[in-house]
Amino acid sequence: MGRIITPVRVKDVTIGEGAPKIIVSVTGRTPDELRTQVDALSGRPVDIVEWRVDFLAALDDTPAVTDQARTLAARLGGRPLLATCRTSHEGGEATIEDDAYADLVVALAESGVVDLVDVEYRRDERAVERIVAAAHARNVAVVASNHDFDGTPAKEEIVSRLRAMQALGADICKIAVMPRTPADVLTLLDATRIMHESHADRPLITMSMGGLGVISRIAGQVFGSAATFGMVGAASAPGQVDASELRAVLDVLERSR
Ligand SMILES: O=C1C[C@@](O)(C(=O)O)C[C@@H](O)[C@@H]1O
Repeated sequence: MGRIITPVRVKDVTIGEGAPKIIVSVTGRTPDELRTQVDALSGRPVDIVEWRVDFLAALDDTPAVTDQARTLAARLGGRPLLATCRTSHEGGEATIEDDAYADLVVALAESGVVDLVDVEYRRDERAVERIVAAAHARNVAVVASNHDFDGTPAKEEIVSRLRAMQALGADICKIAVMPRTPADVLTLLDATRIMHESHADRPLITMSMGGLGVISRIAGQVFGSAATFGMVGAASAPGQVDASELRAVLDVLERSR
């Protein structure tokens, strides 16, 4: 059950239709590390590659960042590229003012080689609006995001954050929260179900992080999550499962639906 979802198509991948998509992050701090990580994805079940731009040493050199995006995109063998600058407010490496954050994400959206950009919807409202407008002007999909590494908010709060992302014009709404108890994992899953069944008209990506939350990464599609973050080598968040193992479990669940 669920409302009509407008799927998001990036290159050959349609998010929000069919089996959940696997996103794997690359987190290299140098061009060499990034190249090694991207090459390790070859032949692995990875639908979309997330570049965690915040791990890069020199974030203030925008042309160098967009050059790196170009180099990466060329090595992905046609897979879509999601560019994410995760700030320290949400568990990332980047300590960056909201204006500089918007400048960087807009430059990535306008680079012509990025298919999706992540936007932390709680950054300054004008910065967020600027990113959404620039991305959409270039046909780049916007993944609005929110992270809670300290705990799991109430169900109503999770739904309200996802609805706020939708209202901002995101194409995909994503939330990652940290469980302390099994009940917290159920809270995230039920919030996903409620959002999917009653409010969402676009794809959601939700996860409960850490070891307790792994069930949400492999079974999220049952409740309305359209994609899941897996890993090849290094994880970019606690609880990520190896992409090949993830694909096998996702396929079992998908076949039985
Ligand atoms: O937003 C997310 C989800 C994530 O935090 C996870 O829990 O898998 C991993 C991040 O790299 C990504 O940007």
